[in-house]
Amino acid sequence: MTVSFVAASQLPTPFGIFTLHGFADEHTGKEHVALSMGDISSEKPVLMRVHSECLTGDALFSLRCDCGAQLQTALQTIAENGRGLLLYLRQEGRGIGLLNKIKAYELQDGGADTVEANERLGFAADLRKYDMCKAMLSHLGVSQVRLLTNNPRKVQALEQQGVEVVERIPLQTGQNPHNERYLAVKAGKLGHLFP
Ligand SMILES: Nc1nc2c(ncn2[C@@H]2O[C@H](COP(=O)(O)OP(=O)(O)OP(=O)(O)O)[C@@H](O)[C@H]2O)c(=O)[nH]1
Ligand SMILES: [Zn+2]
Repeated sequence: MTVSFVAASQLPTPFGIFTLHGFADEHTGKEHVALSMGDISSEKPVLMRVHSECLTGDALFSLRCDCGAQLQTALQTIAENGRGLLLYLRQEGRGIGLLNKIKAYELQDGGADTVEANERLGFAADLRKYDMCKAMLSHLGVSQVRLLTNNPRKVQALEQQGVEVVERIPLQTGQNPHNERYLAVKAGKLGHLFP
């Protein structure tokens, strides 16, 4: 795993001005980014979101999932806190890629749930990896985090790499009539924690 820092710039957003850090993942050829606000390299644990790419939800306003709302709420929460970090990982469709995700959506339109659709296409339910996070966090000087997620597997994956997750903060937002089944499958089959 080789992930190298390439460049950083300011990124003004409706929530505040972040710093955008760009990383090249030489193993996969993917380009990941981190958005930081405030002094994240000081000792205090950093409020952090690890967000996996979802073009449809993050950029195209899709209501099939909760990704767009989670991205917005995470950036807003970090900005309100005045200090924090969002890692935006380019692993679209839980790692199967955009076109395969559209194939999975087609199967879901025919009745399959998100896990069944992946399996029918020959993929495991979730192919994501989080090993690039360690290199990104080392570059940014972050070793302890308060993680915004409902996914306990994300907590485990970070801890396995030596990132200390001192707290898991639920990130429940964006429920709507179109994603009821999607959220139910996350809770029922993928282990997400919804109170
Ligand atoms: N294969 C597949 N991927 C999906 C589908 N819907 C959303 N995704 C992808 O799922 C990823 C987001 O993962 P989620 O399972 O929603 O949430 P999470 O990141 O595990 O957990 P949280 O931190 O609680 O949000 C993004 O990469 C989306 O592109 C789907 O129906 N099929
Ligand atoms: Zn999504």
